[in-house]
This record gives sequence, C-alpha cells and structure tokens, in this order.
Amino acid sequence: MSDTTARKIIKVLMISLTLPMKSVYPQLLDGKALAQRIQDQLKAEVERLKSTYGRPPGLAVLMVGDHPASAAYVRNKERACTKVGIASFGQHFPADVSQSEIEQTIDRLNQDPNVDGILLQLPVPAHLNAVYLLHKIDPDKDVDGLHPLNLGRLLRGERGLQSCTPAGVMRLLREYRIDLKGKNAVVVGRSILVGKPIALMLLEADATVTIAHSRTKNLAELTRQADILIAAVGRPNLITADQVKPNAIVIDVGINRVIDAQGKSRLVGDVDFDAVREMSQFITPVPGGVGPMTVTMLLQNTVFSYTRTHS
Ligand SMILES: Nc1nc2c(c(=O)[nH]1)N[C@@H](CN(C=O)c1ccc(C(=O)N[C@@H](CCC(=O)O)C(=O)O)cc1)CN2
Ligand SMILES: [Mg+2]
Repeated sequence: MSDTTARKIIKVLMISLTLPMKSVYPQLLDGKALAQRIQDQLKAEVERLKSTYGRPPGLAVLMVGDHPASAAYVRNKERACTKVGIASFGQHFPADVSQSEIEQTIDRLNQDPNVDGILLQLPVPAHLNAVYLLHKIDPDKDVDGLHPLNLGRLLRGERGLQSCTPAGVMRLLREYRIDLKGKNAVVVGRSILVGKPIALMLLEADATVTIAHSRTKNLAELTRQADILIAAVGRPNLITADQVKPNAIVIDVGINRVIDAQGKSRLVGDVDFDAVREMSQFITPVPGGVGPMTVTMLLQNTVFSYTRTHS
C-alpha cells in the first residue's frame, strides 16, 4: 500500500471516529475548572507580591441594599479574595443610603494605598446615579472596567482594565484554542457590562461581529449564521436549537433562576442547553461556565492593578 493510500485510509477512519463523537458529545467549555487553575496561579503570585512589597493586593466591593442574588455574588467575590490572599475592604450600605455617602466612600478608597481595586455591585437602587458613581472610581482602580476611560481604551484596542465577564469569555475561548479570525460572531445583548465590551473584544481578535438586541428583526436568521454565538440577555431559553448553526461555539452568559417542573429553584442560562449541546461544537454550561470566570477575572484585575503601582 502506498503512503498516500494509507494516509487516506487513516483520514477516513479518523473522520468516522470523530464525527459521531462530536455531535453527541460537544465539548463543554469548563469555566469552573479553568477558574480554579487561574486562582491557584494567582494565589502563588499574591504570596510572592506580599513577601516582596510587604502588603497583599486589596479589593473593595461596594454593595447597596439586600438584593439576595447580589449579596450572593458579593459573598462569592469576598470568599474568592480570601482564597487567593487578596485583602477585602468591602462595604455594605443600607438600601436608602445617599448618593453623597457612597461618593465620599469612593473618594476615600481612591486615596487608600492599601486598596488596588474598587467595584460597585450592580444593580443599585433607583434613587442612586450609578453612572456618576462609576465615573467617580479612580480608573486605575476600576477593576470592573466600567469607567469611561477604560471603556475608551477598550474601544481603541489599548491595554487597560477590562470588564470581568467579557474578559472571562475571551480567556475561555483562548484556553480552548478557538480561532476567532474571520469567524462570524453574533452577540445577543447590548449591555455595557457584557454585550458591548465583548463585541469590541471579539472585533479586536479579528472576528466579524454583529450585535443583536431586543429590537433586532429576524434574530434567528442572524444567530443561524454565527460561528460563535454569545447569549447575554438574561432570558431563559431565548436561544433554541433551531436558532443555532450546527457545530457553532455557544457561549451562554445568562444567569436566570427558574422553578423547574419539580418545583425546585434552578439556575439556567439564556440557551436551551440540552437541545443546543447536541449540535454545537463547544458550549458553556450554566452554572460552571462563564460565571466562575467573572469572579476570577476580578481577582486577576486586582492583581494587575497592584502590580502596575509597584512597577
Ligand atoms: N459590578 C458588577 N455587577 C455585576 C456583575 C459584574 O461583573 N460587575 N455581573 C453580574 C453578577 N456577577 C458578578 O457580579 C456574577 C454572577 C454569577 C457568578 C457565578 O459565579 N455564577 C455561578 C453560579 C452561582 C450560583 O450558583 O448562584 C456559575 O455561573 O457557575 C459570578 C458573578 C451582575 N452584576
Ligand atoms: Mg456559568
């Protein structure tokens, strides 16, 4: 048998072995496992920084009111800080706190040399001007990447602090060596926290990007053309299997608490996971996909902000 014939036979065998595997068992983009690995690395880095410079990196999470989901996210963030050795300077305000009291706290934290990162947990009660509060945070301590200067840097493709959820998505795509060059990426959702920044990041990675939103006509027509589909709306089952291109890469940023058929509370994304996983190439689960990466990117941004002031 010639070399060429042998190579052809091997190729046919490989294709017949991998094709059914791919469609029945799409690969999960395991954010939980990757987040754990990055946190282990950050822990070692934080120890080194602490012994070199005499203090750990510090993060201040500001939370207003008692929204149960927000309280759980803040607890997650503080727990993750403790795990990697970052000091927490969080502050919890009552729901009726005044705008000026939070502004004064931000001013104080901006000046505090032990604090490298400041974030305002969103949403805040309606009587507060969240945009103005975000503007108040020192851009060098803006570990959520929501200050106009950091968003402007992102727009220009400059290095800077970047929003945690989109940065986490990009890190996941990189980890699984997903090539974005020239690929059609469709982002469903246009929030400042996820939709807009992720679109800019994908563009920077040479993808061809479309942003869809609640007013988009013929959404399914667009999503069916997506090699990379990002769902970031916050609506359970928004993306169904008939809206997804076979072998697409599906990133589910949604976090929705629903009551299942057994009457149990359950966390789901924006994607009909069971149906879509059958025909996608890669998909993120909820929970265990993008969520854990969000918290990990926050820790990474805090360490980045610390190292910038010590270099
Ligand atoms: N200032 C900010 N506010 C909000 C952000 C943000 O990035 N900055 N994002 C969301 C909430 N969020 C972080 O704040 C967040 C949500 C979910 C997770 C997460 O780890 N989810 C887990 C499941 C957790 C569970 O069981 O409830 C997962 O998906 O596996 C982390 C962070 C809105 N506000
Ligand atoms: Mg998740």
